[in-house]
Amino acid sequence: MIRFYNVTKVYPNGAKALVDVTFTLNRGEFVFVVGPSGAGKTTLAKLIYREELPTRGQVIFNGKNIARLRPREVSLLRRQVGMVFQDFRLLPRKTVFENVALALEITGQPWREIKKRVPEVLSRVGLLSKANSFPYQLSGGEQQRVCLARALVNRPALVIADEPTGNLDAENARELIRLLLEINRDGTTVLMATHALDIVNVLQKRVIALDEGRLVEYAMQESYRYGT
Ligand SMILES: Nc1ncnc2c1ncn2[C@@H]1O[C@H](COP(=O)(O)OP(=O)(O)OP(=O)(O)O)[C@@H](O)[C@H]1O
Repeated sequence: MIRFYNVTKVYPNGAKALVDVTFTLNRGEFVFVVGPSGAGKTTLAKLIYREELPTRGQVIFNGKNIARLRPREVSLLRRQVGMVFQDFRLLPRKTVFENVALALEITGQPWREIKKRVPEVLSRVGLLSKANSFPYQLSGGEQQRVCLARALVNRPALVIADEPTGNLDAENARELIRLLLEINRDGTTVLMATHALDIVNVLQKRVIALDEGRLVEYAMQESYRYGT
């Protein structure tokens, strides 16, 4: 589904975020991206979403070099990718329903489809009863589940979760991971960047480990620790 070929990303200020990174992410996989702060995890996510372009090398999504996509194809790519962020990024003056609905409005879905799909996806993350609440009325765990609902409502082929449990307590983190695993079992590919090595070690999924922008490991590990 996604291939990185010798991808290097240097930001305009000279910061080398990724150096010669090559890997393949297959459809249906659940893969962790780990590495210390500044290792390049967020940059990797941004390159897939085409928020940034590689300085060298190629990012291939479903057989296409994403640097060469036309604007219409970029919208199609983004519709296939759902993003979940550490800081939720919900609109504070919109209700839970409206926050999720917006993702469908942007892709031009008709109102009857929005009316059907938003409650479906809210129910999936256990938040149907909060549809008319505003983000400030929700706990951190609930806000993150709204963010997940927003990522899922366009039925993406891939969900990228960038440090999604970073602001959650242990119980809410477990619930979010449970949901991501469920989504993955239903066929959605999941790429999750995280510092939470305890979660990584329990789940025994493939791990892309970055260190100062370099890919240092791409394997399923018994037990993963930084610096080994
Ligand atoms: N927009 C930018 N402009 C310049 N440098 C950047 C930019 N974004 C990231 N960097 C630099 O690129 C490197 C990788 O950053 P990135 O955010 O990808 O790391 P990360 O692994 O996600 O870190 P964290 O775990 O702290 O979120 C860092 O040295 C960072 O300072």
